Amino acid sequence: MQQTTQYAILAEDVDKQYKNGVQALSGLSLSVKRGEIFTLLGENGAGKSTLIRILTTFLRPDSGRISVLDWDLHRDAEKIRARIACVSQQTSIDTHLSLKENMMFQSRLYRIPKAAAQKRMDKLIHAFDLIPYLKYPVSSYSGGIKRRLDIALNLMSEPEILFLDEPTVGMDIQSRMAMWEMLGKIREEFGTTVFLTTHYLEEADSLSDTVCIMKDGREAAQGTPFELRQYIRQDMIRIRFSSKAAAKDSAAPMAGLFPGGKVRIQDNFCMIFTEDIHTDLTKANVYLLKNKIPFLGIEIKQPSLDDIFLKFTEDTGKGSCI
Ligand SMILES: Nc1ncnc2c1ncn2[C@@H]1O[C@H](COP(=O)(O)OP(=O)(O)OP(=O)(O)O)[C@@H](O)[C@H]1O
Repeated sequence: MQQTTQYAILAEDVDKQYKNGVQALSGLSLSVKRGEIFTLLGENGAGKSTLIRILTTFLRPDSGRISVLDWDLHRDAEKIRARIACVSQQTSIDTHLSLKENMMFQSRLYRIPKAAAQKRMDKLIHAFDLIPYLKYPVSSYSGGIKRRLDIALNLMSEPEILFLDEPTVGMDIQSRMAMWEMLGKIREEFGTTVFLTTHYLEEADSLSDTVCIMKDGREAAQGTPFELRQYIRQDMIRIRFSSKAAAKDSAAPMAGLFPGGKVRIQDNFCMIFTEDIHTDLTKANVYLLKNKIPFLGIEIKQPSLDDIFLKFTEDTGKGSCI
């Protein structure tokens, strides 16, 4: 008998090398709890899509242990496939069919009895605010509404895990916010585990129960957004300059001044990560005033997920899991 654990996904020491020799995954480990929103963050080429393709059974890893919904990925790929859904960049919508026809067509693919499919469809249309669009042809929908419909289609089969590869890429802010609300509803109202990749850090921060930061084919850090902030246990001194060039000019001597800290430039700010905020704040102030460096302001700042992401992805070497 199948034993049920709290984990929707467990991956341990996963490697994947493509035929051209690119090592896309290199000793990756992560765990996703049932019913949570799990976000994979990483720069281009970090291996996010490769991992999604492996977890959704389209690609075989070279080595490592993976279980999805407590099934072994190698042995039970078909069972896993029947219980998950994956929303890719290309929608699976047929623009010749109406919104409801699209949904009922999907239900026939999964052999869902008509009455149950109708009930499920009504619930999804209602939950995802698709009612106003019923009267319009699907071909006239905006990209954001098409994406919303596509997710609803994928939920017709009641998957236990929904994978989304960059669900908000290219969307305007309003559509993105509607999508965030939708992903929250998928967790709250449908109890589905959501596994998504994104480039948007504020999205990961506001939406996720767990964030995994990926770098060079492995996890650099994993935890709740709060834990990730705690993990670096560092505050930041942020100095504002009139321009990025002015910030850059001041950064080199600053780096020498704070050998234990990390100095970096973001727009017209010079940021200093520090473990001794008060000593270093005084030191920075004295340095700026003594050397008559024109700056517009200096403040202590809690690092955002954005800052943490940059810190983890800039650092080299083996990362850590919280
Ligand atoms: N089919 C393939 N054949 C060969 N190399 C590949 C293939 N797919 C991806 N790669 C390479 O594997 C590495 C990881 O790619 P992957 O697409 O998984 O990263 P990603 O984090 O999803 O990046 P992005 O955000 O740009 O999609 C990259 O160096 C990429 O060029």
